[in-house]
Amino acid sequence: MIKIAPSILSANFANLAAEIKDVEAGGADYIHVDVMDGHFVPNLTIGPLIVEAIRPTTSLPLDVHLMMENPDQYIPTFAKAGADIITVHAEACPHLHRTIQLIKEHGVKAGVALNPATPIDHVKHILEDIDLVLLMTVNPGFGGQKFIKSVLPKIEQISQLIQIRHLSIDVEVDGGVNEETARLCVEAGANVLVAGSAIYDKEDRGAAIKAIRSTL
Ligand SMILES: O=C(CO)[C@@H](O)[C@H](O)COP(=O)(O)O
Ligand SMILES: [Fe+2]
Repeated sequence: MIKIAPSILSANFANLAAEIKDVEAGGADYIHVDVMDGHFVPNLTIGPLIVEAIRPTTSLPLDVHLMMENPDQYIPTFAKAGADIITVHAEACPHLHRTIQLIKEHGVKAGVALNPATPIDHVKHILEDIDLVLLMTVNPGFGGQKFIKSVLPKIEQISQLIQIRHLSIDVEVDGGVNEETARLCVEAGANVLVAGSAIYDKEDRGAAIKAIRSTL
């Protein structure tokens, strides 16, 4: 089963509750929430107060993608705010194993994200401890960027490793995923597709989700 996770980064922030309900009715599986700190990435977006505010608007899991330095400082707050999955960047975590344990201590699923230029070696030794690997298919920081095709072999590598070790870990891809690129990701082994502009820039979000699914 392929899951689709619309990223609310491309939603209308003045109308978030309705924007979330719209994709939930349209067949979304997760709500992807992009947290950016202006340091790890050159953009500032959502904090825990917004996560707390949107929590009651949907029954879908909140998939919180932390693009921030020192995430340990905020993991308890995001967990209390209602995150179901918290994903941290390997590049921002000098003590990645400790950070993962911290996420799990709060009863939240733990994910690790890798930038396009970061090799899968950075997660190889902690695969047994996590629930999700997120492979960035753009450089993090903004919605609406072009899919970086050279990440596809990394999706294949991590999916093979997960299979060989008989693990059940989600392989999520994020950035530039649309009707043209979704299939390439799934063929390489991804099973969770984040899509921001490909869904929220369309008037009919349900049709946009269906259009992506129809290509798979
Ligand atoms: O994490 C990020 C960007 O850093 C994403 O989740 C974007 O929000 C995806 O947007 P599109 O590339 O699908 O427009
Ligand atoms: Fe994201």
